Amino acid sequence: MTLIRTTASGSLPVTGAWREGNPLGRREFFALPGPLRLQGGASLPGARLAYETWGTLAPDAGNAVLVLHALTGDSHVAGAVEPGHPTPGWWNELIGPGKPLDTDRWFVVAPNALGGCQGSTGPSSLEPQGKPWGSRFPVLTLRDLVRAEVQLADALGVHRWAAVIGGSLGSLRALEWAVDQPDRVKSALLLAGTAVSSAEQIAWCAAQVHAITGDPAWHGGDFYDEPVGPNVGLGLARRIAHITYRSPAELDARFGHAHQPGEERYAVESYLDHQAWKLVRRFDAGSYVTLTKAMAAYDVGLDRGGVEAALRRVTARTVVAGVDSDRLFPLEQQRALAEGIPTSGPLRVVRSDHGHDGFLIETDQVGHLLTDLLDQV
Ligand SMILES: CC(=O)SCCNC(=O)CCNC(=O)[C@H](O)C(C)(C)COP(=O)(O)OP(=O)(O)OC[C@H]1O[C@@H](n2cnc3c(N)ncnc32)[C@H](O)[C@@H]1OP(=O)(O)O
Ligand SMILES: N[C@@H](CCO)C(=O)O
Repeated sequence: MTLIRTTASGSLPVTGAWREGNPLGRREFFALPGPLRLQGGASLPGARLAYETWGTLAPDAGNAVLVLHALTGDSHVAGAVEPGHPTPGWWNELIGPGKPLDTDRWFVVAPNALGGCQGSTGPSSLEPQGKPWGSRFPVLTLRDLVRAEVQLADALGVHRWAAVIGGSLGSLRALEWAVDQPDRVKSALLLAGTAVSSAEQIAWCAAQVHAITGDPAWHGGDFYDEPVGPNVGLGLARRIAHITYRSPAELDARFGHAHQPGEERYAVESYLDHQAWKLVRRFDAGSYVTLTKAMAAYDVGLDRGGVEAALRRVTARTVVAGVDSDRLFPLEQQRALAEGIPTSGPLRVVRSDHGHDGFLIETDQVGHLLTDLLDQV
């Protein structure tokens, strides 16, 4: 892929070109048996999902747990950085033998979202004629992502998940599972999510999408055969997003008004540059746009008689939780979920200074939520 190394003086193109979803690493692939009919009316042929599993599926398939990642996450919930996996497991502390999601007991499945770039079919993938999908990749909704995961569950022999668990975008997908497939979800953990994207969330998403599509290197989405991809735009999108992932108080406490030592940049600016550079190295701009638009468009009540009616369809025992300093997915959104889902307990609150990313960072507290959920399954 083409890399951008961000420095005090600007952005320097490095080498290479983004290529189809990574085939390496500890992951397996499920090829959908036929074209996926999409909510928008189009269909997606030749799609596949990359996924990872931990533990052993019980003979009655009753111990299967589905874990769903956030916007730029992937199937690598647990494990080290290794060839094919550019980031360590994003819930390393939570999944494994003796951990809250104990893989001696549970069979854990984590798919890379359809539309993503870590093994599942997305805009950077090759379409049946062998060219990158690029601008021809269809619009996806979160319902489409879940319908692909339903086919994966069928292929794995999992009729009913003991639990479906997700944070952020993963929470929206978990909710979609619980509403769309109520008979197939016994319990659910909805962490730092919402039933419907707010105007502000749509606005954040729109700004990020414009940052990418406004980059001249975007080429209308057909940049995969170009020497340089829209990395400046993707980096800008990540900077915007990352501000929303952390709390103002945390940023102030960590960086204040200080400059990065020896540089003209502010320390917080340097931090954002670093986060941008890290994402640009490992993520496809086309997937970022596809998944960000799907998140912005999310409304669980669409075609279901509204949000209240949709939430009433949930039969899974549900734990809804949020992070108290989250300004991107504020607690009011999770409170509305907890109040609207008939089988939910009261809202659980994760205490954190870190904002939205608290769902990734506060693993002790999230571990308690998982234990509470799974102890009663
Ligand atoms: C579900 C998923 O999304 S999984 C995908 C994995 N998640 C992500 O990649 C999301 C992006 N990353 C993050 O949001 C965060 O890094 C988390 C949530 C994973 C971890 O949060 P924290 O441990 O609090 O890390 P933090 O946000 O402080 O970032 C630390 C990095 O910033 C760097 N940094 C800190 N201050 C500065 C500074 N002034 N200038 C430049 N870099 C800085 C650190 O060196 C460190 O770099 P490294 O990650 O390359 O080692
Ligand atoms: N840090 C998370 C936040 C979005 O929920 C991500 O990049 O996916």
